[in-house]
Amino acid sequence: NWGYDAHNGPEQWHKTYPIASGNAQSPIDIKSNEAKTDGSLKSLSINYSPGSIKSIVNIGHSFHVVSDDKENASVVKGGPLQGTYHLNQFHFHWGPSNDFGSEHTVNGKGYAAELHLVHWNSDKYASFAEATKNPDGCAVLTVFLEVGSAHPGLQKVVEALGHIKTKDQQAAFTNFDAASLLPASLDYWTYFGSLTHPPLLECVTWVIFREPIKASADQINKFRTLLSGGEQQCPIVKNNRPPQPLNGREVKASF
Ligand SMILES: NS(=O)(=O)c1ccc(-n2ccn(-c3ccc(F)cc3F)c2=O)cc1
Ligand SMILES: [Zn+2]
Repeated sequence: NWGYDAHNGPEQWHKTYPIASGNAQSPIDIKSNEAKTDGSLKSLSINYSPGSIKSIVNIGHSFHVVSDDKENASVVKGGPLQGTYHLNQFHFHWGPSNDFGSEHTVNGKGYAAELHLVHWNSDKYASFAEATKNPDGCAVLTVFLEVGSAHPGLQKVVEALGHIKTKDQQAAFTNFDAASLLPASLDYWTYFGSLTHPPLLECVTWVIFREPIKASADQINKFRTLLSGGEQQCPIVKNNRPPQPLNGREVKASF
């Protein structure tokens, strides 16, 4: 099965998922001076309801905080998006050390980790699965994490990791305000791309906030205490795909 090691990592994925060599793959390196400021980009409207956050699960190469988008939904609209996108889950990407663990980079600079808030267009599509088959199906809001003072909101997520040490373990995780993980400024870059690991579908409008949030080294180190396998029990030391070719895609800036 695919992973992030030399034998099953990003360089091998194209053998099983040919779209890995597609022309709209993610992540990318954002060259800020080539991003075009687009005055027509609306501001983002993010409405997260703590009541929609339900559980946290170890998925083997990462962990997901799962949102149940039935009743009091957590939604994003505006910005580059047409329609309302519901929060499906959020997760992080990290590396073996805190000096580089993000997926997207900015002018070649990597961050310690990267938060992905994954949404799908439930106005147009009946399920997340169906949404992933369409270019306007998904939207991922992305926040960079840099090492600094501990993040109070993140601390609740970090403490929950103790209950999901091994693959497929899940625990209740409720009443969490995902908005607490957003930076003060909502200035963002946006471009069209893909899921950053298999099935790598090209269905994502990426929204990447320019301002990182700060987390302590300890908090980020706790990500690496998660174990990836049933029997082999090795820690999840990295789960970040390197930047992919832009292939002429335009990156727009809201600022
Ligand atoms: N890192 S990321 O770009 O935010 C990202 C990467 C991969 C996924 N992902 C993995 C499996 N799926 C998935 C799950 C159910 C389904 F029906 C279709 C999918 F693509 C998915 O959306 C979701 C998000
Ligand atoms: Zn991700």
